[in-house]
Amino acid sequence: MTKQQLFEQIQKKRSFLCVGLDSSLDKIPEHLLKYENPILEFNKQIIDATKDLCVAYKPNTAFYECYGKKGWETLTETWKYIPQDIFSIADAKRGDIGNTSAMYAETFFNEKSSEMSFDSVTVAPYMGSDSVTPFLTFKDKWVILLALTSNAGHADFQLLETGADKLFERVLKTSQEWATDEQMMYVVGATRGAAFGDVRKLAPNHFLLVPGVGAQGGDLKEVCKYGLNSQCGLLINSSRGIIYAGKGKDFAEKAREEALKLQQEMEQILVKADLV
Ligand SMILES: O=C(O)c1cc(=O)[nH]c(=O)n1[C@@H]1O[C@H](COP(=O)(O)O)[C@@H](O)[C@H]1O
Repeated sequence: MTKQQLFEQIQKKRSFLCVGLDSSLDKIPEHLLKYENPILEFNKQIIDATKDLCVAYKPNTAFYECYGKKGWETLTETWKYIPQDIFSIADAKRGDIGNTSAMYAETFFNEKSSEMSFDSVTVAPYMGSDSVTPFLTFKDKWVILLALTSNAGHADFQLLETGADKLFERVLKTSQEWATDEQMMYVVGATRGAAFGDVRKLAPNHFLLVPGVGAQGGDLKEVCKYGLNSQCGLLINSSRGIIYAGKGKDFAEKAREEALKLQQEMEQILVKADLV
């Protein structure tokens, strides 16, 4: 999917919501356990209930890989179930020496070999250019590079002074030599609200994937105050806050209610910013 196509979806749906499919057997409603593949059934019902309210889905691969062969099959079938016009994110946080990254890119982007072709994959920048560039050889596919993450541990490395700037700022600057804003997005945690101004100074036109709204307590309004750009430029992710909003048979309706609340907030923000 291109940047323009993503923006068009945002305008059409009046939403920049990404629903995180961090689905695990110990958290999904009990009545689903009778299905042959309970997590797939859960994901399908969540997707059916939210697909008109969001523009992206983000399965975090850890929640699938932990179930071995069956988990990988669930990830593949979940990708197949995500409607084509919704941006799909393999949240795999990969990155390795070049030839290994090339195989990771095949895994998530080459449908012929892996039966999956996500629009994007999350990548850690720590190993540098050759660990990231193999993901950029696929047309209309995206790298979502970790910049300033939502977790407490972000301060251990990302805020270190490198001389002229902090490490996450160096990531934002240097990685722009590898790809344009048509192929690269950045992860900036919603819990880092105050830093969005600094991020936008360095990456004014990039889309930012923003996790941390909902269960981690990030503030949507604060993020949008500094994070919004002329093509919206934000994908706001909520995983647990949406998918586990209900614990019973009405879990999909409850998920929809939570997604709707966020979508309505986003609509107001888009209208106010004159983007729809
Ligand atoms: O790359 C990510 O998606 C990510 C980066 C980050 O800085 N913080 C973060 O929480 N995430 C992911 O975003 C999701 C957040 O889930 P909830 O806290 O349940 O909404 C999880 O899949 C995390 O792995």
